[in-house]
Amino acid sequence: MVKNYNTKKPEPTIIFIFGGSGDLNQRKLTPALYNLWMDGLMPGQFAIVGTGRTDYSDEKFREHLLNGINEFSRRKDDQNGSWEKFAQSISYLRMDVDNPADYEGIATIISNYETSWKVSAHVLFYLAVAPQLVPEIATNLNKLTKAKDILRSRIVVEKPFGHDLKSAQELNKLLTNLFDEGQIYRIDHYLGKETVQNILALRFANALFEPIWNRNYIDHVQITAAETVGVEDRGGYYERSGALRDMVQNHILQLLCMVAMEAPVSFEADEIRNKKSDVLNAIRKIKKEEVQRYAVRGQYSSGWIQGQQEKAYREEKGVAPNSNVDTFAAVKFYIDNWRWQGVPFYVRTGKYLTEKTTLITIQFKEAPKYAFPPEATETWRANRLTISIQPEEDIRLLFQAKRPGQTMSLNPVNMVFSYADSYHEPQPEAYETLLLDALMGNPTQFMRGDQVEVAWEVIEPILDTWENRPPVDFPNYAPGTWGPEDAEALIAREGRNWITLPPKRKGKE
Ligand SMILES: NC(=O)C1=CN([C@@H]2O[C@H](COP(=O)(O)OP(=O)(O)OC[C@H]3O[C@@H](n4cnc5c(N)ncnc54)[C@H](OP(=O)(O)O)[C@@H]3O)[C@@H](O)[C@H]2O)C=CC1
Ligand SMILES: O=C1O[C@H](COP(=O)(O)O)[C@@H](O)[C@H](O)[C@H]1O
Repeated sequence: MVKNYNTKKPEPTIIFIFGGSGDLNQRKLTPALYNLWMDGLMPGQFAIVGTGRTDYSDEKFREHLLNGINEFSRRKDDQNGSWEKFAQSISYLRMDVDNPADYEGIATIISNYETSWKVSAHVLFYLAVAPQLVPEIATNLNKLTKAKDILRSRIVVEKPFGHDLKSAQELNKLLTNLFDEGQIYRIDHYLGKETVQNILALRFANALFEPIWNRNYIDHVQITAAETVGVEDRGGYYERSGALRDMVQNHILQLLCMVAMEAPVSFEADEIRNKKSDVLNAIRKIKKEEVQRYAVRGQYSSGWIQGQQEKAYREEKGVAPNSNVDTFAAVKFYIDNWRWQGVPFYVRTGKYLTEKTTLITIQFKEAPKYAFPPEATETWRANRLTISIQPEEDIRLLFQAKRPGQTMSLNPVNMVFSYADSYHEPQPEAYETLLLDALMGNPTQFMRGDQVEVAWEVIEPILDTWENRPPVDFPNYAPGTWGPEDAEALIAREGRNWITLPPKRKGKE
């Protein structure tokens, strides 16, 4: 569906946030809703109800959320009464999701708002809870919506969607038995990032790139999603996850789809999702015996990063002292289709790496004949398009240029599109975009059930192999580095190297 929300507002909606007392709501969801409201994009009539077992009064709950606004939101409390006005629509429902009787409270709240608004409201259930709670909540919500004739409901399910292929299939089966696929919004917040959405504009609103966007001109593609933080206080969660599950199965494979998909014929949700599914289905399944050649895992030791001494992963709270969980993963994928045959896609992600950066690099092939004298060039590394997703937000085309002067001296230069230079209006955060989509009933940038399952299929051979063959060398990288040496070897043995920083920050290449 084409997005044009300039003139249209979402219908009156009651938003229930399961996990209302949790970190995600304080850090991302309420700030996103607040910013949508400040931008005049929330429904004319809306209510936000946080749920949890914590004993909050409405007042205390609002205070807790205001702290989140002041710490994490792009807009802080303006001290002009905006927050107070917005917060009038926020309340808290204390409930245990495992207790069916507690769901009655939801029905009462809906009925009260509908009576007061004199409309039949849409209801958005946002499940910001651990994945093991999702089946219980979904089952109870289904009973509730049927019993109380709540017709217009949508359910947003946070990641991780399942723990492996089998559990994702089971969860999909359960959810699609309880709700129509059109009501289910499986969120991947990377898809809400402006710079990610812009990949479609770059590729399909310009005729310039498409003719060379294929195996004839592209040598390889790289995707790096590096973080400078460790697992923070999420050791318990991470022990069941690891970098491959936490980042590759979802965010990185979605980025790969944006780079590799065929041109959609429309922006209808299913058209975009079909094109992405085609990519996921074409990714070569790595055989278990090949995993060592295609994938590298790492785990951080103790060490120094950004002037701070940090614990090893195995010393983090909630982590087993002999844990074999990966905090770094690098994989080489191939996409076996007409466009991408033979082009490697190298991806990597990790905690406590040298810098926070998410970068996509399209490395084009070298010029077929280089007639310039060897002394003319400092480096051959040009012919490159770099899409910086975050924190830099730009697109750079690196190409060879002649340095002014009487000698033929070449060096790579950049043609740059920078968001900050081109646009001065503030950018919405990913969760703002996706929450607005969910309120408007637009699932385009959410994952369909089949996509999630194929993504699990893609990584499962690696997961299985890693789980069955414990690493001998963990921990194998220090904080502040780019991960284990084997990750360098994965790409270096093919005569390539990881591209780290956009040249702007490094100076001239
Ligand atoms: N935090 C983040 O930055 C991100 C989180 N996510 C995902 O979002 C989800 C939530 O994460 P996060 O907010 O960090 O987790 P938290 O542990 O901070 O919050 C968990 C929430 O679940 C509630 N909860 C747990 N058990 C029950 C129960 N029996 N009945 C009612 N409520 C219950 C807790 O409420 P209470 O304690 O009051 O009972 C709390 O509000 C996870 O799936 C996570 O993977 C995804 C991306 C980023
Ligand atoms: O989903 C997750 O993403 C974050 C990284 O998100 P970003 O928007 O800051 O790049 C990651 O830290 C976390 O482990 C993972 O669960």
